[in-house]
Amino acid sequence: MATILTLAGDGIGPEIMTQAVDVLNAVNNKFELGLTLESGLIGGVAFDATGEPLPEETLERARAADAVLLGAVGGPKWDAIERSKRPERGLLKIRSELGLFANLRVAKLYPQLVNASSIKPEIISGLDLLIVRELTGGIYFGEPRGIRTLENGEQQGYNTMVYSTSEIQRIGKVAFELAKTRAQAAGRPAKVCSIDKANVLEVTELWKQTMIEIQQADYNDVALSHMYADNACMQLIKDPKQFDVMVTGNMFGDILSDEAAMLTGSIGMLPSASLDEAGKGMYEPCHGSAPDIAGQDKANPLATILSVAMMLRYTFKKEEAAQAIEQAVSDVLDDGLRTIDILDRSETGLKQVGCQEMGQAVLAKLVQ
Ligand SMILES: NC(=O)c1ccc[n+]([C@@H]2O[C@H](COP(=O)([O-])OP(=O)(O)OC[C@H]3O[C@@H](n4cnc5c(N)ncnc54)[C@H](O)[C@@H]3O)[C@@H](O)[C@H]2O)c1
Ligand SMILES: CC(C)[C@H](C(=O)O)[C@@H](O)C(=O)O
Ligand SMILES: [Mg+2]
Repeated sequence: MATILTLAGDGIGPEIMTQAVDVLNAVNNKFELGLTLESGLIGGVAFDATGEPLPEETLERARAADAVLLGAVGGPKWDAIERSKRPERGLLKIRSELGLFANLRVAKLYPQLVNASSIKPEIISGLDLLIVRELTGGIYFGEPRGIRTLENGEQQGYNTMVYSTSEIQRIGKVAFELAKTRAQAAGRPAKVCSIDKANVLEVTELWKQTMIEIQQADYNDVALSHMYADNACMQLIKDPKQFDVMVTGNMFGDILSDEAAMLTGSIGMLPSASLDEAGKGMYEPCHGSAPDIAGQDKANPLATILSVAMMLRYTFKKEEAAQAIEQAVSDVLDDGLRTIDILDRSETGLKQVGCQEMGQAVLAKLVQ
């Protein structure tokens, strides 16, 4: 019997998690997956209850679980507390402690949403790209870091961007392997675009060089290209379909994935998987706790529900159940249901719904 630890977190976290858990329970029953669900605390709610954004108990239960499903953490309530206790530090710590170095962020446009994006339909139609973001290294974790006072009394903030060859190699391999799998499924050649700032930053010069070495040694069948991060931001808007798999470091991946989300209509559509070397994972939407809409039943739960599908695919190898969820999402979009973030007001026949109604509609498709 496998166990999933759910960590709803802050802001819209509990609302989207309620819907995702309902969907997970439904597929669990339908496909007789034998999954047991537990819940725990992370983020601001954990800090309020225990004084820590990642209580030791949560970490231990996450280690013991087969997979973790996370909502979102953070919010203005905790912005002024001591840096090491902030909700976001809890998230970084669980990623690091569980060794979740490979973050897969899928930007797939559901055809029903082609007019929900502000980008022209011909530019995004058929879009399906994967950002492979290194998640436990780079500037997010590099030392030294902090805010210090200089001799002249001025303050100075500093962080360090570091990557070692082995860290680059292991994320590179994940990207090349996934590019091959995706190419095989689609019946076309495999390609990876590595994103760096090798023109300016030594750390990404090593990144680029290491990607070239991996490709030459083991992945001659995958076309490797390189792009500077600033150009990649621009190319994602200009011609996103030129990309299949993009591989990049922690910070560039964070930025590029929010940008890519808007090609799919909304950040509320972007799921993610964060995997360790054995394929164990934590699954979460790419968006945050959305304090501006929290508690108003406005959040789009689909990114979290689609993260459940990724969990079934990557950790539990239950492809049929994963596809059933993705189909149910597609079906509710076919029915014209839209949370406000994906509502195109110029389109007729659509129905604006809240978080709960959207989640329950997906559930209804699964159990019918
Ligand atoms: N993985 C995470 O837990 C995570 C990710 C990003 C940000 N955060 C945290 O969340 C807090 C808010 O950050 P932010 O405002 O920069 O980013 P955010 O992603 O929370 O929100 C950005 C915008 O997107 C909207 N949005 C986000 N998710 C949505 C959804 N499911 N449906 C509809 N609209 C949605 C919000 O309403 C807001 O307008 C901060 O504390 C930040 O650190 C957490
Ligand atoms: C909340 C924050 C630590 C996190 C990140 O920067 O990784 C978030 O933006 C994300 O994309 O998951
Ligand atoms: Mg982010």
